[in-house]
Amino acid sequence: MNADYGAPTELAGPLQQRRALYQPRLPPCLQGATVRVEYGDATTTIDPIGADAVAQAFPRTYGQRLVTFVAPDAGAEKAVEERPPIRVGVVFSGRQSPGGHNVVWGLHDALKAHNPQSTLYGFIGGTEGLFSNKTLEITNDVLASYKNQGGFDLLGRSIDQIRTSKQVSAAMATCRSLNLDGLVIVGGVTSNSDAAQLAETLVQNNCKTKVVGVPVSLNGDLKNQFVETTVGFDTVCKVNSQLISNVCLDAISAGKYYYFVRLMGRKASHVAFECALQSHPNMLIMGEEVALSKLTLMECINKICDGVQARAELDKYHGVLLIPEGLIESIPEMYALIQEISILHNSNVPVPEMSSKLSPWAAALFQFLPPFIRRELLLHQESDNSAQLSQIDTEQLLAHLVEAEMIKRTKEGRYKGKKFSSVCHFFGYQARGSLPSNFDCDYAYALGHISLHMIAAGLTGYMATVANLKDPVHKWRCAAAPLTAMMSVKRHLRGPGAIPTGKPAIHPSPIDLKGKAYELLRGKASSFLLDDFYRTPGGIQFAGPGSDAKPITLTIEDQDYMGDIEMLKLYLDKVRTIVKPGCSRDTLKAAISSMISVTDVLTVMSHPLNAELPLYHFN
Ligand SMILES: O=P(O)(O)OC[C@H]1O[C@](O)(CO)[C@@H](O)[C@@H]1O
Repeated sequence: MNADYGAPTELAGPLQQRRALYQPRLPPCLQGATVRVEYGDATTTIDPIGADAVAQAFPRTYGQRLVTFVAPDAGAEKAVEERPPIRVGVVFSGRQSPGGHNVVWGLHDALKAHNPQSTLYGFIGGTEGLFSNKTLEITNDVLASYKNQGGFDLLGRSIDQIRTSKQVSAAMATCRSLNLDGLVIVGGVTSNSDAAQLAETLVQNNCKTKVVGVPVSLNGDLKNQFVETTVGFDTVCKVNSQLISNVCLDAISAGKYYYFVRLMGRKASHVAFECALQSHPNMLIMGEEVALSKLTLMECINKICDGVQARAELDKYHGVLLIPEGLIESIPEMYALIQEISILHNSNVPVPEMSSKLSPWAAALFQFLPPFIRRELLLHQESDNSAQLSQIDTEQLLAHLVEAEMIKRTKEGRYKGKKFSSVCHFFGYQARGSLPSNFDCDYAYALGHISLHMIAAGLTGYMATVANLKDPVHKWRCAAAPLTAMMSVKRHLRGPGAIPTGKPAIHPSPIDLKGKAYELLRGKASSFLLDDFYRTPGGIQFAGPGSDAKPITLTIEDQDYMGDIEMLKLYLDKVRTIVKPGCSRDTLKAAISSMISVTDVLTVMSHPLNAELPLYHFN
């Protein structure tokens, strides 16, 4: 145990202290000390073509059954004497994400309710602590100042990897030496892929420790038919949306800068997408769209410049543009360059020699890029072999190239507006350590409970899951899904002839370009570009109206009207600023029709919510 770990409560601010008192809500099935475990169908994988490869790689843990947890029948709960104490370890394997502490808290509470003699060990310093058996016994006192708090500082984190045979053997040795019944691995796609591999290895080596994964990642990219969202995504999107909307109002006030805002989230654009729905910036350059249309870097630049030019025609010289950090890898020629660099890294080519070892076309592209981007592209890679996306200033690259293109258009007489000026931001680490929203507090605490019930039920190689998250907590459905069921195998060709290559893994899910949320955003793209319908969501609400708000992308896919509700609120907010209370319905209608399209007016007028807003009720 490391006595240095623990935040000093006497230094906590008032909100921090109040948040520590928030009691997360639990769905009914988790409110007792035990649950009834119901077994469903055996699973295959979400990737039918890769199923054989997954089955071969996971001979002992592939094909396990789905499991749901329900409240035990009245009087059917086992007495505490019949529930032997359990020994569990928990490790923060992935990157910090708001709500992570509540997984540990929920696990602790469920463990002690199961049998007060049970023990929970936290591994200090993440996976490094797991490998070197460095633990902190988690007690109520230890948890006190971390309940509902951001960060992962209760235990810390290190490399998000339990993969090499040395790492796996070290983890197994720790499980054996602590005589663990269960090991809970907290993280995103990479950590949960590693959890599956560790579970398989432990079974093959007759190690009794059950391995359970918990979906915690700000990226929101661990999403599939079993997992609706990850812990931390909601909070991070809310914090970033507030910052973006502040920047939007700053932009429109001075009318002189374009703000280029890059957002964390790795390869998939979920964070940027959700933030766009919450704050309505002028442009969002989504990696998934760029990859689908195979847009080159210069095509992306021209698209932005066309937007700048269209706004200049309306005498607007400001704007806000969102860029997911993974965009750089979605641009085909940049992806190919990054792949070449990755091969050089894997072949241990020293960094200073790399540029001379690139293929001729990659070398030409590399030389075209500004020096700061060249340096960033060569940084050592992440544990999944991708570039260090958080360290690549893509927003600065785009701003730099857009400026050059606008100067060129001016010289050629194609642009006659004022000079283009930009300011760049990276909203990443600022949001990652935020106090978690009520949703993330509740979700993480529930997942902690589920993890304990999974271990008690002897499940290994599973992920704790909750379904119906868009509904109130009392309607949440608690379950466990085999990690192998979420795996797929990368392949080179598309279609039936595709040959799976590479190791099975849980891969990040991209934005669904056929989904309702995307359809809504696309439908509003030209209005967002030109009309400056900025939306101000404000800071995270912890009490009162708004404190139960969920991510728009989580709720929208299930509610036909959600997009309209969002748009209606936006229009009404805007109208409120220009129409005096008590004005006639005709004035109100005229104001609205001057601001939005006829279709939008019809949508607004026919919307059921219209009847619920008496002040602005019009027909
Ligand atoms: O803390 P680090 O190692 O800089 O990690 C940054 C990465 O972690 C994440 O925040 C979460 O996966 C990514 O969005 C980002 O690229």
